[in-house]
Amino acid sequence: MQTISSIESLRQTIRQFKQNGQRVAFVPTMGNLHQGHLELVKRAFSEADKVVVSIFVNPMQFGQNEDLDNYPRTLEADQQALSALGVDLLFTPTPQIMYPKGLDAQTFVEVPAISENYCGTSRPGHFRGVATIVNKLFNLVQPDVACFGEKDFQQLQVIRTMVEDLSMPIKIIGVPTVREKNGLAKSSRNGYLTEAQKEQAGIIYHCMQSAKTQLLKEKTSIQTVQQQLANTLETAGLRLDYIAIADTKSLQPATADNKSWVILVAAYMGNTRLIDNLVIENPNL
Ligand SMILES: Nc1ncnc2c1ncn2[C@@H]1O[C@H](COP(=O)(O)OP(=O)(O)OP(=O)(O)O)[C@@H](O)[C@H]1O
Ligand SMILES: CC(C)(CO)[C@@H](O)C(=O)[O-]
Ligand code: BAL
Repeated sequence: MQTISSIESLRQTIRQFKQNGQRVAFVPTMGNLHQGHLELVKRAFSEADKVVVSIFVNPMQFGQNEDLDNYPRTLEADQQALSALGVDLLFTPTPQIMYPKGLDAQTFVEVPAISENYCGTSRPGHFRGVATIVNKLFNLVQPDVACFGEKDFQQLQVIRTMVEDLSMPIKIIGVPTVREKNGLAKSSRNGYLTEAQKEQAGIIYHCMQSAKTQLLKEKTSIQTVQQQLANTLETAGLRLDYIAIADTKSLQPATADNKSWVILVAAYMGNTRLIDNLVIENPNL
């Protein structure tokens, strides 16, 4: 596996792939790789001839009081894991390479409506940072296909919307969330949790499943289910950021005529902010 940091070398290698008529699949990440990331890579291989992964802890998507400096950086282990899977090219730019003029002088991409609520409200500017860096990476890698995790559900919809609105010739694939045995969604930030907190945090998934059962079998109203979910999580020691049940496409509040809904949860376990979601097909449509 080739590891490249410069834009010039990246472009050169991508040109070679394209000249050979090879399809390129791309998996953007922030590193500290776990099984969730590796599933994205495996899916990428099923879609293309060459797989490119990027590792870049993108300063533009972090708020001022967030964990940019402490974000786990484990390049050597990441390289080993990607190389073992047969990844063709790993792109590891520095902030200076991606933002030579600094963040303030940078043109940005905004995907307003879908970015508005949930993580967009709690993390102002976050999705602008995500859309801008993913746009830049897409311009550099020119993938035919790109894989993103469903764990970051709103992010996935932001990217889908950007690709559609800006007519980018890229197929976006959402990959199901990989979980720990107790249901906790795998995430690099789980490394901030103690073993006891990890055990406790499994409740998020189990509560979302109960909420799904209530909605489908017991026909409890969306509002009541949402309230009960909030109460249970708070009783279990989580501090809620938001809980919502929304239309999967628009992310607007769920209504009876949506084809499918998504339960969206963001909650703090100690100082660690966890997000998760569960999609529910509307049985009446
Ligand atoms: N458990 C998971 N299952 C499937 N995909 C995942 C999982 N966790 C992360 N991903 C996906 O991997 C890609 C890179 O995510 P990122 O590097 O931010 O990892 P992360 O574990 O989500 O980290 P963080 O804790 O910072 O949110 C994203 O598309 C993300 O949705
Ligand atoms: C898509 C992404 C790599 C952009 O920095 C990041 O938001 C992530 O890892 O989910
Ligand atoms: N996985 C989403 C990246 C972030 O939280 O900044």
